[in-house]
Amino acid sequence: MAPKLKDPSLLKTNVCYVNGEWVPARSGKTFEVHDPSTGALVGTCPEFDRQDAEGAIAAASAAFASFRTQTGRERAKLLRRWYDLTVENADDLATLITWENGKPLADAKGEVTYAANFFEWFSEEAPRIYGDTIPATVPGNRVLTVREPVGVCGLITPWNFPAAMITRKIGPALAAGCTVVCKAPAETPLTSLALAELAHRAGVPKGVVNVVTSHENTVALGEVLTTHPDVRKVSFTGSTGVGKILMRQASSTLKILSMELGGNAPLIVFDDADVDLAVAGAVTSKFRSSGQTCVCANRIYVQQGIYEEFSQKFAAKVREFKVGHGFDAGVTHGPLIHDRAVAKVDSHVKDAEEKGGKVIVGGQKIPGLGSNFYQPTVITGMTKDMAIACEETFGPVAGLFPFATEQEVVELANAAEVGLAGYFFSRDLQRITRVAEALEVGMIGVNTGLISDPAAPFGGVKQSGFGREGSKYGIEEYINIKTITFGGMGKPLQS
Ligand SMILES: NC(=O)c1ccc[n+]([C@@H]2O[C@H](COP(=O)([O-])OP(=O)(O)OC[C@H]3O[C@@H](n4cnc5c(N)ncnc54)[C@H](O)[C@@H]3O)[C@@H](O)[C@H]2O)c1
Ligand SMILES: O=CCCC(=O)O
Repeated sequence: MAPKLKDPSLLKTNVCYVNGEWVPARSGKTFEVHDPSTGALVGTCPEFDRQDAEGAIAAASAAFASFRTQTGRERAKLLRRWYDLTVENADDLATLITWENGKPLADAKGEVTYAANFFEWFSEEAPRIYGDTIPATVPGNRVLTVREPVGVCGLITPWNFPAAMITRKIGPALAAGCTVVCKAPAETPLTSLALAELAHRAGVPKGVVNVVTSHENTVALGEVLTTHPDVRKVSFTGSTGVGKILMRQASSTLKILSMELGGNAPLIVFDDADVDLAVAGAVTSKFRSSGQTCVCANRIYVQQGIYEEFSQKFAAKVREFKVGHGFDAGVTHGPLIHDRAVAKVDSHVKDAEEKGGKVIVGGQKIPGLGSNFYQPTVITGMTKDMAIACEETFGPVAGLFPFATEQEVVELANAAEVGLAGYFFSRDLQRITRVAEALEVGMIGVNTGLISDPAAPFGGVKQSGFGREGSKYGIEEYINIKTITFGGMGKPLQS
């Protein structure tokens, strides 16, 4: 049975939000969105094409001329109203997230809070975009800077956090005075459209926020957003492979870029760690959203002295999970997003088994629940030649790698081409400092498996991309510094 929304008008099917209006695709074409738990139809959304996308860019361009002149305080009030409406409609937004993404309802509610907090955070940043006065080297000159919005921004986001990945971009963009065209993910567009409806109710001026959807035309829309001369910035969250394509395309008009890309997070447990704390942290980090977050631990390195104890305790916790439909009471872990994700997870498990790994929990699909379900899995005896060692699994598989020394494990951790998050557990302050400084990642959790916080800068190094979201730095991605030099200013006072 289809879930019910308290406010059914938040379910926007067959229309996108452009220039303050709800519009279908010019062609009238639509694509289907399916519940990953049951395969049932959730709704249909417009298949926007190039011309539709250009229309959204034109709307954002026209709106920029006046939106940029609003004061920071006015933009703060808009974001605050959008925040309040997001909180007021949290139950419905969470229902939409669970329906189209599959994550358990409690996790979906947590995501709505996380998502709303980016509106709140950036509403507080909007009135505080200060410039500088700079002592000039040229006599008689006076130099000051103003910080201006970069212009129209193209935003492209993934399905794994249908609300939070969008608000983490739109919040700072609007706070800075930019206007946006957001390309919602084909798997989870309905949450994005519900957020657009709340923007409308909050009084966001027409054209400032545009949300477009596509499935088959996604590559074409990506090309339009990355090459159109009126788009000044592209912010992308998704895989490293797609990030590279978008970066190449965006070079044609030298757009400003933010790239929040894939991870392959190491999680290290040293033998001086509090083992129970490490088990809890590793379980949280590894299995959040069934392993489908970019900061999920992907390689769990455990020092030899505690390997056995850690493995047993970790496996016991994983056996307590209840996998099922996100709306069902007591379910702790939902399905994967689609069959391609299941196939990848299964291939990583098989690869580890073939190379000598031992599956001590799970290791199988769960066809009885549905085609997208996979058992939470724990594998011991992992080695560095296995796929999980070098590739993001993005699923509920914990591979436990034994190691001997600090130097060895830091080298293993840093062997990845990507560097988004890393975690380690230790009680030795000197080791904590050494290892935190040595790991080549953008974010580190020390004695915790959960690092996401709107107040903390989020982003990676190496092939995990560049730029930071959230925090006091997030708004910088949407701002240009303009230098204004006044000449002939150093004249003596007139007598
Ligand atoms: N660093 C971060 O903050 C972060 C956050 C979430 C997910 N991710 C990464 O995202 C990946 C999982 O998401 P995914 O599989 O949906 O990634 P993906 O790169 O396939 O897709 C992400 C988004 O890009 C769109 N897209 C795909 N190809 C495109 C193209 N050629 N032009 C324009 N848009 C295109 C998709 O429709 C989707 O909206 C993982 O690698 C994960 O680590 C990173
Ligand atoms: O999947 C990536 C984002 C996860 C997060 O913000 O915690």
